[in-house]
Amino acid sequence: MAGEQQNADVPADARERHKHLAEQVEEHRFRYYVNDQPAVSDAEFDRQLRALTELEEQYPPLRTPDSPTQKVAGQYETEFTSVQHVERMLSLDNAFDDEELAAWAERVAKEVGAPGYHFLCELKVDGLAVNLTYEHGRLTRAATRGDGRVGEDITPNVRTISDIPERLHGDDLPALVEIRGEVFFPMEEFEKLNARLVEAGEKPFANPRNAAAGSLRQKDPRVTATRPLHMVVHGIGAREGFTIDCLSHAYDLLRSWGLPTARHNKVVEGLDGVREFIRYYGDHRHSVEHEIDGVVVKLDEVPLQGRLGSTSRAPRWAIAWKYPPEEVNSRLIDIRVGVGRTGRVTPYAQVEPVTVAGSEVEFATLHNQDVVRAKGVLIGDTVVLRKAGDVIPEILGPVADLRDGTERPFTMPAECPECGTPLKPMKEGDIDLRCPNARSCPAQLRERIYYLAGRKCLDIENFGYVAATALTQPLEPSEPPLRDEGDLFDLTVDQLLPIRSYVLDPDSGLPKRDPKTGEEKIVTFFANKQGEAKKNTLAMLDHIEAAKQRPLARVLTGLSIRHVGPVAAQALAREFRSIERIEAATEEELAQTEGVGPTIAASLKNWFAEEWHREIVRKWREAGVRMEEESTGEDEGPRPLEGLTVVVTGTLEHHTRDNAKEALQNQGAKVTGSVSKKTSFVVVGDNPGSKYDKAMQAKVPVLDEAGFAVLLEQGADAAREVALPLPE
Ligand SMILES: NC(=O)c1ccc[n+]([C@@H]2O[C@H](COP(=O)([O-])OP(=O)(O)OC[C@H]3O[C@@H](n4cnc5c(N)ncnc54)[C@H](O)[C@@H]3O)[C@@H](O)[C@H]2O)c1
Ligand SMILES: [Zn+2]
Repeated sequence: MAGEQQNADVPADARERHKHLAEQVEEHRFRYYVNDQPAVSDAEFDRQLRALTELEEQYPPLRTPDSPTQKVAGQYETEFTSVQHVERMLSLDNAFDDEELAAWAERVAKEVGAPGYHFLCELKVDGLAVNLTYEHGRLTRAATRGDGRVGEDITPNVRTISDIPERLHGDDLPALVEIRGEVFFPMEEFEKLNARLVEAGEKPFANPRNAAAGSLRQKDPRVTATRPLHMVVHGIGAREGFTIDCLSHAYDLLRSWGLPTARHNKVVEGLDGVREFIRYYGDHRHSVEHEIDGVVVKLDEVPLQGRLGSTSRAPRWAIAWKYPPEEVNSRLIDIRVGVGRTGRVTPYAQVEPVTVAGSEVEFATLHNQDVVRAKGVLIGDTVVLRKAGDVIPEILGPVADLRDGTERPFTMPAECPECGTPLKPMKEGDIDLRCPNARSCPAQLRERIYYLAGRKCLDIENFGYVAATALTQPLEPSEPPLRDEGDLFDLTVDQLLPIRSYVLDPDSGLPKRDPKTGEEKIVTFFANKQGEAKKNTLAMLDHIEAAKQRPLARVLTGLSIRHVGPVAAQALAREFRSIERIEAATEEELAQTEGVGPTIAASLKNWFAEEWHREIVRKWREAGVRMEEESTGEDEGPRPLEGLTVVVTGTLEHHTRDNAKEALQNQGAKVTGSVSKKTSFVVVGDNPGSKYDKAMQAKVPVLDEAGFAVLLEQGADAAREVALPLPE
């Protein structure tokens, strides 16, 4: 009766909403855990679950034991045999902001009562939870989490994962131990898997997590064996025959048995240490070998964990801090092709605009027609879109289960979308197609001019994408002021004033529209309403004038010669000291230059063979553009790193690889790609890879980023002092 009484207090529309949300959440879970094909992103799922929780907070009678908020995932009928875990496998409560984290820490402090406890910070691995049962050191069973009590028996599949030992090594192995961890699928292998699946006419996976789950939950373990699955251990369940004081110590023990424990865990004393860990991995999220979606903070002392206990779905002694999601689902409206600076024609995806990682995304790169095919996406698909950090958004894969038959494959056009010239590969066997109309394809010219004015080249202020568009393909006048880059330095105010042009979106090359009227925006970019030059226009002309004095390497980079980026241009400028001498050099001479090589040498020769290219150089020279490196060999200033050979590897925080190289070369150091006995220093960033190990073997001094700064500022002797210690 009491229940009915309470139920009556819940308004009908809240009950209705609760029912609807609960059904949705259950359906999403089914798709996620059973089909490995979630229909919505994790962020959207979490939002629905949270809405449900909030509704239940408002109307507690709705929080019945069978509500999705009270359960771990769910138990479903599947093709696998059910197995019971000895100790329950729980989920985790989440903290989405600092307030929630602090509230959790406060509860812990209150329950524990005394100081002297520690927080164990771990990365939250984005994969699939598994439970491994070892009896007397032998793997006897492996299971999925299921509803936390009963999971699916996937023993034969798990036996195919090479990270997971069949037998533990060591003396004193316990009679029984349940090892909990996450199986994951490496991001860099993901594209290859989908390509293989598409090739075989099978459904591709939407993202690496689904690929991990789908690969592990195969009826035929031989299929699982072909998938590059890995595991990270992050917990212990039931155990017999040994006790543990701290979870962090237990991990050391598990590692000594041969289990793949995490490499990034850290024990800290207070909440500030936790915050630091969260901040650090927020910035270095992609330098870890697996995807992470957050940080798990645990009370390290096991007896104290017991004192805090668990709810029906999660331990009270742990909390998951979630990073902002990097994946969202959207609809792939179309696949278009864009034409780049060098004529390369690349397909890109147009999706329904969505917000991800803090910005609105409407376009994602697809590289080339083979990538489109390999990803297995069809126009009209619901797709998983990923935007990681500053990286260009990309499509991971389709949610193939949501197809209704109206989707259609992409075909690469045969002609340039901007000038109609038939596309062709640059050379036999190339995958990338190009528009061969380099000189007058409006798209190529626009992109080249934009690049030329940009940061890497002449760095001309007040000269952005709109200016590049207006100067190369105006609506009026019919003759554009720039037919190629040759006339850039001869532009006059009078030429600019009458120009009317579209405002193109740099990502897509499509005209931007007025949000109110929906019409394509047309601007007189250079003139004000009175038809006089805007202040910015005059400033732009001044900056163009000033740009004539840019160093040779920048001028050279701005010519958009294939393969001649800022680094090659530096090397060429240093070696030849003038455009004239570069043009006059033989292919062999060019190829012998440090940092140039045969590909670049051939490309330079091809470039100078074009009459209209030489014409650009001639016009620029006439306009007074600096075409020589002013200093000569004698007085080029100090080259304090002369004679050193340096290798740069891994990701540096404050330098791109290119500008680290440039900084070293400017001081006379030689920068090479591989470590040998002759290497003077190896500079390592995050994720250095094998070069780091090689450096250690060859006993070459290794510098971290701080050491690198010392090398640049104080020279080799000071840098040797701060090199990282070598192993004995
Ligand atoms: N997109 C969908 O339709 C859909 C449906 C269901 C669930 N999901 C997503 O799946 C997740 C499911 O939630 P959940 O209940 O598994 O909770 P959860 O993923 O938020 O947290 C619990 C899990 O985290 C894992 N984990 C990873 N690293 C860990 C570590 N270092 N220590 C301890 N545990 C670690 C464990 O497997 C544990 O079971 C959520 O991210 C949710 O968004 C998505
Ligand atoms: Zn073209």
